[in-house]
Amino acid sequence: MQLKELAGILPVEGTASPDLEVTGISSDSRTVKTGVVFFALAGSKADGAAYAVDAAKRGALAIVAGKGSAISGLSVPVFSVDDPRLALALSAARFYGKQPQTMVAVTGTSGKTSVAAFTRQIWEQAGLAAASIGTTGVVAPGRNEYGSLTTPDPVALHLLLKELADAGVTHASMEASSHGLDQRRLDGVRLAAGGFTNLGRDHMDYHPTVEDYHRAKLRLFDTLLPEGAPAVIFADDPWSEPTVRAAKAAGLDVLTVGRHGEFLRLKRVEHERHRQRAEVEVDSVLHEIDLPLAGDFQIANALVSAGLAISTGTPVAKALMALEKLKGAPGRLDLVGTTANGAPVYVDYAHKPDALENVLASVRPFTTGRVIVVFGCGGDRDRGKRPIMGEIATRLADVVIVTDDNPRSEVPETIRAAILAAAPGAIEIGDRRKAIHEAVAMLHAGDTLIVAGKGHEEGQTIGTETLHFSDHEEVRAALRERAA
Ligand SMILES: CC(=O)N[C@H]1[C@@H](OP(=O)(O)OP(=O)(O)OC[C@H]2O[C@@H](n3ccc(=O)[nH]c3=O)[C@H](O)[C@@H]2O)O[C@H](CO)[C@@H](O)[C@@H]1O[C@H](C)C(=O)N[C@@H](C)C(=O)N[C@H](CCC(=O)O)C(=O)O
Ligand SMILES: Nc1ncnc2c1ncn2[C@@H]1O[C@H](COP(=O)(O)OP(=O)(O)OP(=O)(O)O)[C@@H](O)[C@H]1O
Ligand SMILES: N[C@H](CCC[C@H](N)C(=O)O)C(=O)O
Ligand SMILES: [Mg+2]
Repeated sequence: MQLKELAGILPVEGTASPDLEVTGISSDSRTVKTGVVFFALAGSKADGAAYAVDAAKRGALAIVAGKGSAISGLSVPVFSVDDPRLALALSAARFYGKQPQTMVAVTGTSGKTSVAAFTRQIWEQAGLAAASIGTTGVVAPGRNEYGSLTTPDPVALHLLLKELADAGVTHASMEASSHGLDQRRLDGVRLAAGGFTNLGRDHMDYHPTVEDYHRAKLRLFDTLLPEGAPAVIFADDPWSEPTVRAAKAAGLDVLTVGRHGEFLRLKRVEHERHRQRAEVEVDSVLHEIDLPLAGDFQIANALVSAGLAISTGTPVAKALMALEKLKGAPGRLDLVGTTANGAPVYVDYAHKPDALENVLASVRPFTTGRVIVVFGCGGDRDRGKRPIMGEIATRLADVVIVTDDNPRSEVPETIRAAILAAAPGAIEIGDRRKAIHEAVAMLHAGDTLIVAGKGHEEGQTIGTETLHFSDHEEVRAALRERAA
């Protein structure tokens, strides 16, 4: 691509050499090579402008920076723009060019990974070449890769979308995190539809208020989706109403799902331990669905997913039938094993208050004995959620074991103490392995154990080191040990 092809995004008009070949797009000077356009972003830790000289030395073709940034004295052109992150996302989209034809994005505090995975599965069952992109990585035909961010940065994202499109993927679902939306990571994606699950407390270390957090999520509806596009909104959340209002104001085709839903109306649910039967009304026709997943919240996720698939062209009957074969996303109320006396052990990714509340409430009706929970909180993340989660665990579980999650740079004892302050009677076992083993050893017939917080994760970050750690592996080892 030539530099002049970035016209409309960058003020390239009047550039000395508009025909120069752009070989790449980057916001990290360390990856710049000859011909790359470098975007200097003001970040949370560093200011990219400080690396402009470095980028130029490495062969950058041009530098893009925010208006008023103090970059001067470079021999390469410097373009000033109002919003460098937006310019980065649009440039990456134009540079890589191709995207799967039908792309949908889902936002919300909880359920994004599940909805992205379910939507892909519905499409797969409808015979389409489909992919999903999110916290657990990328899943596509012949591809299953672990990822690090929920919403990848725009350069990685558009390279990925091009690869998927080149490989014949026509449908892709992706998670839109509030960081991703706020940082314009999705602005270059051609979205056909958007989904909303719910809103609760999260990322209060990044967003000053919950309203600010909601506003970031609303960018999906009021800025990114084209007018008239379907917005599939879960109707039974306290934040459903303001989300519906914003989507309507943006001229979207609002489709609500859930008990209060008008598009897919949930009429009745019958829960069993590992599955649930739901009656869903669509266009005055009642459909019986046998959902092979545990947890009330999975019905919400399944309905949002079906709504996204239906609104982008999958026939209603096909989409609803596909729900009967859904597989849960890894580490989401994932039944890892059962003790000889029949007590189930689940691994779940609940690492925020609402998720923990939902997951503990979901298993209660099927637990004749005690609900036991093992959990902690990650370091270098929202500190305010720690006592809230301590209170929830104490209220909803019979035995609470407070352990370490990913302490990162924080002192693990301090994190545990903040949870324990609101969890009288809880047992403290810092070593996560030991905590899991002791919890499994405690299980009597009728009990249920939930190991929460890390879900699919395969490492534990202590300080700057990430050591291999898997809740799944530890649960299996503890179950074997108990059986021996
Ligand atoms: C707080 C945050 O979101 N940070 C993201 C942000 O980084 P930043 O812009 O703040 O980076 P910075 O370190 O301050 O550096 C500023 C700029 O200088 C550049 N730089 C820096 C050093 C150098 O030598 N040369 C250079 O050019 C950097 O590349 C960057 O462009 O933009 C980067 C590129 O898109 C992201 O990789 C990075 O995510 C970090 C790794 C992160 O941990 N993010 C988490 C919090 C996150 O985004 N999570 C969400 C939600 C998770 C969920 O709940 O589901 C997600 O979508 O994953
Ligand atoms: N619709 C929902 N409502 C409430 N809680 C949910 C819902 N869906 C999932 N959860 C809970 O949240 C956890 C994370 O689910 P999931 O990974 O699908 O959400 P997410 O939005 O992608 O989360 P993250 O932002 O952490 O990636 C689950 O393990 C479960 O405990
Ligand atoms: N995407 C989230 C995941 C948190 C998972 C939890 N295990 C923790 O480490 O806090 C984050 O990075 O904040
Ligand atoms: Mg996720």
